Amino acid sequence: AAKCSLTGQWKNDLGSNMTISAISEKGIFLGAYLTSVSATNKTILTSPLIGYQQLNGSSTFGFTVKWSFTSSITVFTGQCFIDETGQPTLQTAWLLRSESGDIKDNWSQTRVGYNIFHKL
Ligand SMILES: CC(=O)N1C(=O)N[C@@H]2[C@H](CCCCC(=O)O)SC[C@@H]21
Repeated sequence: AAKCSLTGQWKNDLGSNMTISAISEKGIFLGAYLTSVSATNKTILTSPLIGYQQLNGSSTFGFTVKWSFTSSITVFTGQCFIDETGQPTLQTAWLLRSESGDIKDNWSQTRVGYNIFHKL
């Protein structure tokens, strides 16, 4: 598939939205993530993200979201594709790490999932 840039506004099927800035010459980007769902009952707020995209013609990336309304962190990794209909698509996998009050609960504090984003 043709490579595609992460810059711009994206949404996923959960209704979450993210905006990604210009990619620096080192492949670094910043952005903001507004999740539509949460594993907590906290009021959801926009959260900052930072990441890298490979620039050598490939479009693999990774980024971290530091949730502003709870003490968890999510890391995303994936690739940007132009799909068969010509639509830019982010195929991602993610890990959501929740903060554990007790090391005995550590085993249950990492959720994993997969998700596809399309350009808004
Ligand atoms: C793309 C995707 O699947 N997700 C999405 O858009 N929102 C949820 C999670 C939101 C976590 C909020 C903070 C918390 O509940 O601790 S990160 C993975 C998942």
